[in-house]
Amino acid sequence: MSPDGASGETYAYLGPELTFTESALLTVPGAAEARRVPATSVNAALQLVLDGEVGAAMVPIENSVEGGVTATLDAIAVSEELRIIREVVVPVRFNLLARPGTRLEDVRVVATHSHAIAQCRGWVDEHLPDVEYLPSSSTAAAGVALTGPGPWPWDAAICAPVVGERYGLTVLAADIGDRSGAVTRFVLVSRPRPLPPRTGSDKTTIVVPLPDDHPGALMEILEQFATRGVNLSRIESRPTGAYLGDYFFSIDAEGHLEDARVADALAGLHRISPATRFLGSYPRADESVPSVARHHRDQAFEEAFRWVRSLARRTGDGDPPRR
Ligand SMILES: O=C(O)C(=O)C[C@]1(C(=O)O)C=C[C@@H](O)C=C1
Repeated sequence: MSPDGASGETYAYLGPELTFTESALLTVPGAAEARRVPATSVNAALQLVLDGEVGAAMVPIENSVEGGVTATLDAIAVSEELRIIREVVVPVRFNLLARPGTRLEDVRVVATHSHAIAQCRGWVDEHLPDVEYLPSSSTAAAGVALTGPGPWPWDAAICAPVVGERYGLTVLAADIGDRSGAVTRFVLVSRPRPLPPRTGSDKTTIVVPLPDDHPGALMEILEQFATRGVNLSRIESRPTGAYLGDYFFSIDAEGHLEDARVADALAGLHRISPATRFLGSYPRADESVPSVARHHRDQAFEEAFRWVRSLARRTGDGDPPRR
C-alpha cells in the first residue's frame, strides 16, 4: 500500500464530517476521493487501523495553545503496531453557533471538544461567565447535535465556522479563540510499512521510558540528542499508568532515521533505555530544513567510523589486537 492518498488507501479520522481533523485529512493527496470513515474518538480511529478496517487514521496530536492531545500520545506510545507516516498543521478558528432564533443571552449550556473550550476560555469567561460547559467527542459533533429534533442537551456549540455554514446555524460570535494564529498538528498513523523517504526536512517521533529513577536520568536522554546535534521540536512526559512517578517521554526530533546523527542518537537511547520505541520518520509539515553542523552530517559519521576501524589495522600486521 502506498504511504498516503494514492490508489486504494482508506482512512479513519476523528469525526463526524467538518471536524478540524477531517480538514487535516483532506490535505492528504487523494484523501478527498478515498473512502473515509469517521470515528467517535481517537482510540476508535486508531483501532480501525489496528483491525485492518482502514489503511491509516488522521488524529490530532498537539495544539499550539493547549499542548499535547493525551489520548493520541498515550495510544501511539503503547502500540507496537502503529507508525506515524505524515504530519499536517491546520489553523484553528472557532465560532459560537446556535439554532436560528437563539440569542447570546439565552445560552446556558455550551458544548464542544475539551481542546476547543480550553482555547476559548478567555472569551467564554468574559461573555458567558455563568455558562455550563459540556464536553463533546469533537467540535463538529457538538454542532451537529443542534440540528436534530429537540430536546437539545445544549444551547450553543463551539465549532469551525464551516459547521455553521453547512447546517444553517446562527453565528452568535465569530472567531472567539483566545489566541489568533492558533494551529493544531495532526498525524497520519498506519500499521508499520516502509518509511516515507528522507526529504532533508523530516521529523522522527520516539517514546523513551525513563530508564530508572536516578539523578540525571533525563539529562542522559537529552545528551543523546545534544551530542549528535539533533534538535528536539517537542518533548512531553506522560505517566505510564503503572504507579505514581513512572513516566515515559514522547519526543519529536528533527531529522530522519536514515540521517546518521538520528540513528546514532537512537542507538544511544536504546543502550540507556532498551524499551525505547521508534514511532516513525516523516516529512515536516513546515518543510523547514535544519542547519546541521559539518561534524554532525552523514559524511562526518562515516569518516569517523572508518577512522576508528583503521586504528585496529595500524596496531600490527592488519589484524585487530588480541584481548
Ligand atoms: O473536535 C475537532 O474538530 C477536532 O478535530 C479535535 C481538536 C483537538 O483534539 O484538538 C482539533 C483541533 C482543535 O484544536 C480542537 C479540537
